[in-house]
Amino acid sequence: MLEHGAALGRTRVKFCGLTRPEDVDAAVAAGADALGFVLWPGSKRAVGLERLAALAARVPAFVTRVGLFVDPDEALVARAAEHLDLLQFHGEETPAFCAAAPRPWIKALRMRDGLDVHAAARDYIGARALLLDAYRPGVPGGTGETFDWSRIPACLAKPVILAGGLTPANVAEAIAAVRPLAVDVSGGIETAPGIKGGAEMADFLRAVRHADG
Ligand SMILES: O=C(O)c1ccccc1N[C@@H]1O[C@H](COP(=O)(O)O)[C@@H](O)[C@H]1O
Repeated sequence: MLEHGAALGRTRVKFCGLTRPEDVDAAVAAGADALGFVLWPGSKRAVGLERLAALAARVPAFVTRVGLFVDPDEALVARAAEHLDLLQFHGEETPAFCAAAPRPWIKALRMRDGLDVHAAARDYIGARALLLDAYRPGVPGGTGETFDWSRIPACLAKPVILAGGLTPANVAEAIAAVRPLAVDVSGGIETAPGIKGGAEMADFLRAVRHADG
């Protein structure tokens, strides 16, 4: 069994790719710890700055507002950060770019063959956690695909946020295998691209709580 943050007590849950006010409200009511907003225009879940501001304003204290970026320019990060608590860099951002970010940040790593996760943990020294996601060539994330969780090193210098193809049906198994700080899900709680399902979000959280025991 791996230990990647589970010592904190319970597995945190991030729902990502919210685009509608009613989904934000439902996610908060269901008990999500963090809500993700995609600032990458190439995503079917993308929100612009105006919508980000409106959605983020609905989020109460103690629920973390996370902005997801893929190789953004600094100006976008700076403007979006006004509405965010945490930044998620999901592209090929360099350690220096991330280190200059105006908010605490996490770095997503896509688990392609040969990736040295230990080296990444050293390189992205300022990251509050590493988010580990499936790798599909040409797609920066949100693939709905899992990866081989046994490839995650047993001892890592950073807490792990597990992502990639998680669903209410497989998240308990994932938590038992990896013991991550948090799990992150987008497609697995949707009824259509960018549309979150209330029942799916509740099912996901129930499965996580069950896994935590
Ligand atoms: O959701 C997107 O469209 C997206 C686009 C570009 C980079 C990352 C994206 N989503 C993130 O990908 C992982 C896994 O998503 P899924 O659960 O497999 O659908 C997650 O962190 C999403 O936030």
